[in-house]
Amino acid sequence: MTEKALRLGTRRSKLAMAQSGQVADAVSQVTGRPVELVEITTYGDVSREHLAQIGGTGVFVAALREALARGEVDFAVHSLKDLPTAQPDELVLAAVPVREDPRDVIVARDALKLTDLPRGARIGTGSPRRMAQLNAYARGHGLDIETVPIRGNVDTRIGYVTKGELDAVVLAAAGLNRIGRSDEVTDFLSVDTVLPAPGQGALAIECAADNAALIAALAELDDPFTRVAVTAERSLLAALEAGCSAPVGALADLLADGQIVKEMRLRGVVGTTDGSTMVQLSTTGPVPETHEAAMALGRELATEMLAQGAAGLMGERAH
Ligand SMILES: NCc1[nH]cc(CCC(=O)O)c1CC(=O)O
Repeated sequence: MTEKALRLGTRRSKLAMAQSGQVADAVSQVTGRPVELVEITTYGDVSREHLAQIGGTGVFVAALREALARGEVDFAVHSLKDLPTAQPDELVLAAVPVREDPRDVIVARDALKLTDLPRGARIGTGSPRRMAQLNAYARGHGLDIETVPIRGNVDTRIGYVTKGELDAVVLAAAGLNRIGRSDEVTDFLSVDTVLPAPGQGALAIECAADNAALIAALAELDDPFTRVAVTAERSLLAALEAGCSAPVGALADLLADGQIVKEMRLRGVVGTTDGSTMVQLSTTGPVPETHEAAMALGRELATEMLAQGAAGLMGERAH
């Protein structure tokens, strides 16, 4: 007798289908059950408005969560950076698998790197976080670039470059990796240049809080360090009271001495989209051993950033 398939709710985009397919295989392995993909269209997929204008937070996620809450699917896969920081009581993040490359990258014409771009080069990104940090970097390094607001899926965004409408676009390395297009990257941006979005490169597997059997099975796919790192990053974001379209970057990483993990560093940045004013801070300490300790680390860094004026830099929209 074959066991009943688990239903995985997913967005339809190429990226969502790729990452859901990868998670489906992993879940099938740990549960011994087949996994069936259930495609759900979200507001973020159909709206032509700029993401920052329609409010940002959660547009990609709401429809998936509704399908979960109604019991139409057993679990859902999200890009963690698209997930609002508020966790509904009836749902849990059952697993946060090992994070992929968290960096942002550039896909530019003629294999150009960021620092090779000619004067007046136009770089497309719909993300105030990327705009702010690229413009700040340009100011500090004598680069003359213009950030141009765009949105759309990966194909659309790379299309601006291949059609010659823009010199470069900014994308997440993880997304390109997952759809097998990392060979189109022309420059991997150091996280010292552009700090990624909180949770970037990580996935979240979410299911109903009362589904104890599935929660226990999915726990096998959880990576405790990725979990603690993204918890701290998202706590910082929440404490800054900023959504996923706010100009906030955050990254927690491990500082190791050889093989021995010593400490965790949490970095955060917020700035105006023109890059003229930035608040960038970091804190380093023992790797948090509990969810609450990871949350506290994010809150503490946020408090310091707010004391340096972070709140005043976040009111803006993409343009
Ligand atoms: N905002 C869209 C989005 N959400 C997740 C990813 C892929 C990377 C990831 O999983 O963090 C992307 C594309 C991008 O930013 O280039």
